[in-house]
Amino acid sequence: MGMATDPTASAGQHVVRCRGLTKTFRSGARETRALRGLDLDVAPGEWLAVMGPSGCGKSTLLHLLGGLDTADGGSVEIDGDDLARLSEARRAVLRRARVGYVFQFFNLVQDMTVAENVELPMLLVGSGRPAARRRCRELLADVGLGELERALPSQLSGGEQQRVALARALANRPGVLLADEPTGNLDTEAARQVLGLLAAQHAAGQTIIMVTHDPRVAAAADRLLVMQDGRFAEGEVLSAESLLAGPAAREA
Ligand SMILES: Nc1ncnc2c1ncn2[C@@H]1O[C@H](COP(=O)(O)OP(=O)(O)OP(=O)(O)O)[C@@H](O)[C@H]1O
Repeated sequence: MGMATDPTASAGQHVVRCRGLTKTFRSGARETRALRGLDLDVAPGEWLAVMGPSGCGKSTLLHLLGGLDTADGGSVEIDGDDLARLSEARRAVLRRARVGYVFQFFNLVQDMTVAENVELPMLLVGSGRPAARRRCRELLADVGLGELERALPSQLSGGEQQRVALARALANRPGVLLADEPTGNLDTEAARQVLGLLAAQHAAGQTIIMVTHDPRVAAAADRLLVMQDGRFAEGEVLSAESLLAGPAAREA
């Protein structure tokens, strides 16, 4: 399988579109240019993997796409809406309903049950309790955790917690699912299960942007982009096979 590596390669309409995105963090005299004019297009239904060295700006990018932080310059559009032009109220709706977020360390609410965690984003956007209950049951069945809906997160394994986090992220049927190293804190078997669930979502048409350090995880995606110094590296053609073979084989 060959992978296109042009960050703006997809034609037609886009679920996500970034142009000239910049973000600089300042603490005292220290300045970190986390994003330096990044361009990106993601087509509906696409599964994009993002790799790159530690500190190259991967998490910062996902935070901006998810409305968890704001850019200094450039633009982010989700389904054609420029995030910088949204009111704070509409940005809150975007965070809660139009994007879904899965984090490396799950970030479940510890004193809420599994079901309460999954229902929360639906109740926050005004779904009625019966509808939230129904959808929660469906989502937990999809991730294979129907039996655990009354458990607390601390009673679950890491893999189970990440499956709950995935159900929660999908609750409001987001246009794009953002996953920041979703398998980074899991053992091999749990990682395989989470990757299988992402693949099932992809097969059902879900757009996914996934940051990972694991080439085997990246190889499951449709397209891989490599980030370097706050931008996508262009012109580097990577296939799934060469990715799995490692850097030495790629140079040969
Ligand atoms: N809130 C912040 N305040 C100051 N600097 C920050 C902040 N968030 C990120 N940075 C810096 O911005 C740069 C990009 O960070 P980011 O977390 O996006 O990288 P990353 O590619 O996700 O790294 P990793 O693979 O280690 O998670 C880093 O140098 C980081 O130290």
